[in-house]
Amino acid sequence: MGLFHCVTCTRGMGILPCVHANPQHLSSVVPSRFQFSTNSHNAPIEYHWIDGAERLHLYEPGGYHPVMVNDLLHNRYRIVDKLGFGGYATIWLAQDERTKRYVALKMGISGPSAPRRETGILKALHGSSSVSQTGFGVDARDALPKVHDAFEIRGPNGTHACYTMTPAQGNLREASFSRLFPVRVARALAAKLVLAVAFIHSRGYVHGDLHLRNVLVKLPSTFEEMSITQFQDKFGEPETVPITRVDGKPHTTHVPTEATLPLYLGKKAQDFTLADAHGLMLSDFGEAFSAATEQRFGTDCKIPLAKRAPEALFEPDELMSYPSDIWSLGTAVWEILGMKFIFSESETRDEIVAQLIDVLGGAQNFPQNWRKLWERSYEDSIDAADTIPRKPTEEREEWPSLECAFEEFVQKYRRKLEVTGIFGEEETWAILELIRGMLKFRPEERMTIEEVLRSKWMVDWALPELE
Ligand SMILES: Nc1ncnc2c1ncn2[C@@H]1O[C@H](COP(=O)(O)OP(=O)(O)OP(=O)(O)O)[C@@H](O)[C@H]1O
Repeated sequence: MGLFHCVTCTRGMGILPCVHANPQHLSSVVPSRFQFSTNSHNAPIEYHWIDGAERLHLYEPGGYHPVMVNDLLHNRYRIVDKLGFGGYATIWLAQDERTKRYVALKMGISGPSAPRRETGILKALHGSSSVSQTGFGVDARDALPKVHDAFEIRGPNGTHACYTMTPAQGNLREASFSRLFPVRVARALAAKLVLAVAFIHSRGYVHGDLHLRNVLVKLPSTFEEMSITQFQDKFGEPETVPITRVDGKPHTTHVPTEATLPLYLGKKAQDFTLADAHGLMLSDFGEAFSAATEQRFGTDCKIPLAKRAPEALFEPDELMSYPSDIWSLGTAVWEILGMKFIFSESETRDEIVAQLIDVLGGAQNFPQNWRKLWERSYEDSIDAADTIPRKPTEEREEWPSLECAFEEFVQKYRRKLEVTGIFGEEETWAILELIRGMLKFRPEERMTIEEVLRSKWMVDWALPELE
């Protein structure tokens, strides 16, 4: 029996992600202005669905650039395979024909897309003065992607901002699919992620999109030594699927003839080592902003709902700042420890708010004005489908408390899979204390990143794993 005897759990939580051949970030990937590609008569073009590929209707003016394996971009980068995609970009593994080194090439949708902003922010962060201000003897800048080259590509869908960076193994969410990181690795990953965020905050930036799909792990240096043939012997040929139109008509130039499915270069969570954790890299600065000079409102927040700070839901017209990162970081740390979501991704807004209240003991802590908004009647909310959901707290099943969830959904699985190890009693209390501090409903009551760094769990368990 573990630390906590759960008598109140009425249902499971921490639903596993849906199974895709190549699971990608699907919940927030589609900018709302995209529906379908259009032909010359402006009728939508539909394509047959390809599991694991990006949304093909985004191959239209204003959207993705059509890229295929073997293409040579910018007279320099030979496309080897695909690494991933989001709503704003496709990411490719390419070989730099000048240096013979591998790079990850991020190519934005056309127009004012994320890569253009990202390169500016990343350069500012890397350019800032010599030592990390986070202390702990770690230069946290190495946990941020370094921009090697930035350029534009013009194509049938417009002009696309691109940049190259070091390729990584893939994101932590993919690594974790139904697996667990060994205890020491989980501590080190959490510590390195906190240090990366501390560095960004110390330089005046909010990341704005913290979740495990944006947390990558560097590849070992031996990767660089492989030729493309050796690479394909080890990881296989690129997996491509012909793209076909539902109406059977031929392709336009806006869309590639084949979709390339993303390749996961990484290992399974249980095979991660402390060296992997040292190589953690926080990526995707497309939503990042300077807290002092830029305004970002709750309504602008694009982070998946289950990771989104509650003020963005309940006070969408208020400015977001560092505390919203702390909330998302709290959910990410939880996920690293147990590889389960603390708040389930597959639920409605309504149900997610119910979870926040139950898991965090909202009866006392949930702000009264938010509760009023949340519990308003169905009639009141029907015209405001996209604002705060309706639903009274009574007459619903309750989600388990934080302590109970940790026992049921983190420790229990760790005990089952003995190889990964479990967290001891004292450490568990320290973890829960930290998570509670990071997940305070009110942003002004939430821990700052300095307080997170000084918390008992960070000082006694997590940071020492990085030494
Ligand atoms: N340097 C890299 N090395 C390996 N894979 C990468 C790299 N950068 C990104 N990826 C992969 O591509 C995916 C999408 O990248 P990214 O989040 O930067 O795209 P995006 O369009 O900005 O996403 P979003 O829709 O979340 O804004 C990541 O989750 C990761 O799996």
